[in-house]
Parts: sequence; C-alpha cells; structure tokens
Amino acid sequence: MEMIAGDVHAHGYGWAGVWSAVASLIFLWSMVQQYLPAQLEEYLTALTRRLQAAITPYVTISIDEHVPDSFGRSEAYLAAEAYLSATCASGARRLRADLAADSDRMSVAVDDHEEVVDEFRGAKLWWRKTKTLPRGNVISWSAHEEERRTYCLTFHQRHRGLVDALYLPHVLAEGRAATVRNRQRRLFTNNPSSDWSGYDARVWSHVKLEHPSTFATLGMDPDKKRDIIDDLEMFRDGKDYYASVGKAWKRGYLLFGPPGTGKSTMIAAMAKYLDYDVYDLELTSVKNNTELRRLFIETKGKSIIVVEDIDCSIDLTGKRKKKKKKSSKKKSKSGDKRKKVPPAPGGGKDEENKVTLSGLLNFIDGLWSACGGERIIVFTTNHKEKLDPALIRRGRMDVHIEMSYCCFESFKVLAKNYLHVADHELFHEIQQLLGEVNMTPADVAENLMPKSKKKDVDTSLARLVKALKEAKEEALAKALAGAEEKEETEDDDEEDDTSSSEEEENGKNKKLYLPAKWEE
Ligand SMILES: Nc1ncnc2c1ncn2[C@@H]1O[C@H](COP(=O)(O)OP(=O)(O)OP(=O)(O)O)[C@@H](O)[C@H]1O
Ligand SMILES: [Mg+2]
Repeated sequence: MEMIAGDVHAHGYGWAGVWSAVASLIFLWSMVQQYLPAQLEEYLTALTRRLQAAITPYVTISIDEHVPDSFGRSEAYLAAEAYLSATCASGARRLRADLAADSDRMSVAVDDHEEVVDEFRGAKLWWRKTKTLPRGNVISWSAHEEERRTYCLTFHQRHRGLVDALYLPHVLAEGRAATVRNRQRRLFTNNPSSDWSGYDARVWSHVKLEHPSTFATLGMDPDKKRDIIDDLEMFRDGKDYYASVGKAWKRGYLLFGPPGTGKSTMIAAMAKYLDYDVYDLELTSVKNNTELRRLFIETKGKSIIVVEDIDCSIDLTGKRKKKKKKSSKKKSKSGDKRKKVPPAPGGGKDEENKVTLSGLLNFIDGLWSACGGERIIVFTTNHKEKLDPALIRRGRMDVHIEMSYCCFESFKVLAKNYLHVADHELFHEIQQLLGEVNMTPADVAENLMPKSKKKDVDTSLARLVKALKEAKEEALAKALAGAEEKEETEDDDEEDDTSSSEEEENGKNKKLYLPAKWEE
C-alpha cells in the first residue's frame, strides 16, 4: 500500500466551529489554488500543514488514486474504495453509482468530498474523499491527470500504532475480498506476441465469462462429483495449509476422456463454483518458453489456467507439433481434433521458436509459478496414454479425472435439466441400454433436447431410446465385421504386427458406440 503520512488537522467533537472554518478555508483555498504560481502554492501548502500539526492531535493518511510510474489506479486506493463501499457507505449521504467494467452490477462508492466514519477496536476513524481539480493552464493528456482523487483517513495520534499494524492491513484485506466478491468473472485468451508491445500492449485479452454450466447441471457420477467439489473446496480454503506444508498454493487437474464427455463443461463449472477467472492458454500460438513464462507471470490469482487438448499442442520430445499434412485432415474428420500449428515465422528458425516439455513443466511447477498463488492448472486430453508421464505425475497434475460415457446417473441429471423429469416409464429401458452402449453425454443431451417449443417428454425420451438401439445395432454389426476380419488376417499373415496394431488404434477410435460388455 502506498501511503503518504503526515497531514495533520483539527478534528472531532467540540471543534465544530473550527471545522466549519477549516471547511470554508479549504473551499477558498481550492479557488485560490487555480490562480497561484506552483512554487507559491507548494510553500503555502507546507505552511498550512505545519500549522495544523502544531494545533491538533489528529493524523491524516492520504491514499492517492494514481501513483507515479503506474498506468492504472493504485491498488491501495481501489482497496480503500471497495472497503468503504462494503462497510461504511450506508453512513454516507452522497454516493456515486457506476457500472464497473465487464459487469452488469452497479457499484456504489462514496461521493467526492463526502465523509464517513468507521470504528475499529474502539478507535474512531474518519474517511473523506477529496478531489483536486485540474489547474486551469495545464493541458492534460490522460484522463487521470485531469482530476486527482484521494482518500484521507484521519484518526487520533494515540491510535497510530493500531492503524499501522492492524487497521490498514484490515482495510486492504477486506477491500480485496469485496473486490473479488463484486467482480465479474472473465475468460482470458493469449494474444500473439506481435501484440505484446506498443501503446496498447496486452498479453491477454478478455471477455465476460458467461458459461451457464454448473456442477448441478453437469451429468456425472454423483460420488465422483462430490469428491471433485470437496477437493476444490479444500484447495480454495487451504491457503494456510499449503503454507504450513511448504507447497505453492496451486493444484493441477487432468481431465481426460473421449470428445463430448464434458471436459470443457467441467472447467466452466469449476470456475463458477470457485468464482475464478479462466485463462484459456492456446499453446500453439506461444513461440517459446520465455513467452510462456511471461504469459504465466501476467495471470492473476484466483484463476484457472487451461490448456485444452494438451497432446495436440506439444509432443513427447518437447517440440511443438508441426503442421500435419493430409493425414491430419483425415483424423480431424473422424473427430480427433488436431490443432493447426501456425508455421514458425522465419521458416527455418523452428529450433529457436519452440515451447519445450521442460518449459511446460516449469510453467506448472517452476519457482516462479508460486508467484501470487491460488491458481488451478487444468489440462484436457482425449488421449491420456499419449502424454509424457513426467507431465502428468502427481504433484504436477494432482488430480486425474476421467470423463466417460453417459451412465444412468448422468442421464438422470441431463433428463432433469433438459426435460424436468425425475422419473418416467422409459427410464428402465434407457438404464439397460446405457449399460450396453457407449454414448457420450453430448449425444444423449442432443437427443433429449426438445425439437419444438412444446416440450414433449415422451417424444424426447423415445428419440433417445431409438438412438441408443441404433447405436447398439451399429456396434454389434461393427463388432461382428471386426471379428471376421481379424480371423481372416490372422489366417493370412500372423507376422504383420504393425498393420494389426494400426487397426487396433482405429478400432479404439471407432469404439464410441461399442457395447461395454463386448469391449474385451
Ligand atoms: N457430463 C456432461 N454433463 C452435461 N452436459 C454435457 C456433459 N458432457 C457433454 N455435455 C454437453 O455436450 C456439449 C459438449 O461437451 P464438452 O465441450 O464439455 O465436451 P468435451 O469433453 O470438452 O469435448 P472435447 O474433447 O471435444 O473438447 C456441452 O455443450 C454440453 O452441453
Ligand atoms: Mg472440450
């Protein structure tokens, strides 16, 4: 907190006359100020302060809105403002309402020249918000040079120790907490490094995070869901615990499973539950480890840093994957998402332009990853087996969560969300079919979604039953065809290991609707 201590002026009960005289003087002073040369003004201000110090036992600490060498508003000022709005604004007669950036909520703060009183451990403290108008002959280039606002905290000098040691830290902590409570959650994405310099340099861009997903709407096994929520709560409230065991206050989650099983949905639910921001890190547009570090340093606490499809962003040797040619097109058609890596600028300089595995490991648990704390790192993948064990070992990715095909419990959550039904005569059949067929929650949800404004539960559930039966037949046909083909190949050429392993791999990708009982 940037504090400028030293103003001392008369204050308190029984001083009403003096106070109103001082108020008139201040008013006159601000009028006169505009026409005074700067040196004379400086001299008169210093003289007034010395006079005040001689006659009153009151101390004033001022907190300026803007501090030198900083573009934004001072953190101390913002904390004081949030603290006063949350705790003492009700005592003020004049307030100022404003729509905070990226927020739908009006925030109310004490208005200029308004005074509020606070009490802390028996000490009385007066807060006054002052505004200095611009000097008439100065042309200002930025908005904050035009008007300078300051919070002045006045108290008796016998409370000096209390204010320094306890009250100011209390204001800072409460103010920060109130800011977090009022803030709008944001979704950040990293800008290409070509945008990182210049007047409007920004490493991350953001939009409002408005994803409607919550843990209540997320279809998954209730026990597993409870475990995840408990783990998140332990993390959120575990600042002291992490400090006591000497661990940086961060936690890694690996979400793995086939496409459409709710990995991204789960991240949105986590952010909502914890009220954290989300940083969606697009690794393929990060040129090297230095850029990766810079991106991390520019994230704030209380956030979830997400790298989606981690296996497509970096390969096991640590180099970023190069653009695939024809084969990648084929794969993306079959649902296996391969992100296209933009060609490295300068063509042949690929070696210098790379994010390596060690860079990524540093990103997760390097020394500087502890800066600020309270960060969750989430990796998602469709292929856990492709990831380097070093990347996903406990301590880096502390919790591994498998998002799997829709089970009956997940279906019940989806049915409640989409159709508002908790039970139905078709539920039994659906339960049986879900035991036999692998269908993603995304597909189940699509079938449940009413196709007209008139929500017809029977039609939606019947559509799902039909889709499940079709999937079962399709899987059966595929399994039979696969078995026949396998027999033929075994007869023809028993030694051709490579082609059979390729087929196995393809078979895995097609497993989407394979009945669970035939998996072996
Ligand atoms: N478990 C689930 N509960 C509720 N809805 C789900 C669930 N899984 C998927 N959905 C629905 O399916 C859609 C796709 O899910 P989502 O994007 O979370 O899948 P994903 O696992 O991230 O897939 P990908 O691997 O392709 O990124 C979501 O918009 C959501 O409506
Ligand atoms: Mg996803």
